[in-house]
Amino acid sequence: MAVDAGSIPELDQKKYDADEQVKIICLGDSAVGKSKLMERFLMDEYRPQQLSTYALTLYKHAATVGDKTIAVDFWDTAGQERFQNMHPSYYHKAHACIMVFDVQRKLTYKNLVNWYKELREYRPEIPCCVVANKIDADMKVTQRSFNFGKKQGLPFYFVSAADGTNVVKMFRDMIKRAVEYKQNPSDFMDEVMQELEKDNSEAEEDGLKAESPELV
Ligand SMILES: Nc1nc2c(ncn2[C@@H]2O[C@H](COP(=O)(O)OP(=O)(O)OP(=O)(O)O)[C@@H](O)[C@H]2O)c(=O)[nH]1
Ligand SMILES: [Mg+2]
Repeated sequence: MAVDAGSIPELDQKKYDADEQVKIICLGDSAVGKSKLMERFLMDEYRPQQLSTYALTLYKHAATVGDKTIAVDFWDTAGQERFQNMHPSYYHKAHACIMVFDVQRKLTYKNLVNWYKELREYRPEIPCCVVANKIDADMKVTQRSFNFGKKQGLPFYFVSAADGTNVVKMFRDMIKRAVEYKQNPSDFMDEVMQELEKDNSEAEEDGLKAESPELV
């Protein structure tokens, strides 16, 4: 379900029942199909009209990974015709990133390098993948190799939001990787945050005040 970024309280309730909550962001130029991919995954629907995302849309989704319920926040923002910096809050606390290009527009592939560079400035370690969208328009592209991301070991998916090819697989893989990352962050700041959260809840259990400022 799509909601405005200013959250609606009852939708947030889900996260309290969930075992884990993760945030997944989507990057890529305008019109590569970021929003259509999310619609395909979340609602199994695809309406071909072109409506560029305005500002930010937040999609809430409950996923099952193993025997756990995971509350997933998908963040979808407007890509731009030309690369422009994204607001830092978009990256803040993200656990995984889906980078999309359009197989019919070479420039959207070339621009991945800019998106990736910015992502790594904010989130050096989160799982990320490269997604080649719109393969329904030209199946032959699936025989070509797209090397961006290989060096960094990023998984690559050929997908189509229009006919659904590989969409569920890609999203499910990324949800799983986001959860794994959250449980074992390799990012130093994330580890610090997690330790602090743990200390706070242990202190609360011990009847200590959570806001106790001492860090031993
Ligand atoms: N043939 C084909 N067209 C697609 C596919 N996915 C998206 N499109 C079309 O591409 C256009 C842009 O799709 P969006 O999902 O709105 O693109 P976006 O990346 O969210 O764009 P911004 O919100 O502007 O950043 C729409 O007209 C879609 O119908 C696909 O898999 N195949
Ligand atoms: Mg969009």
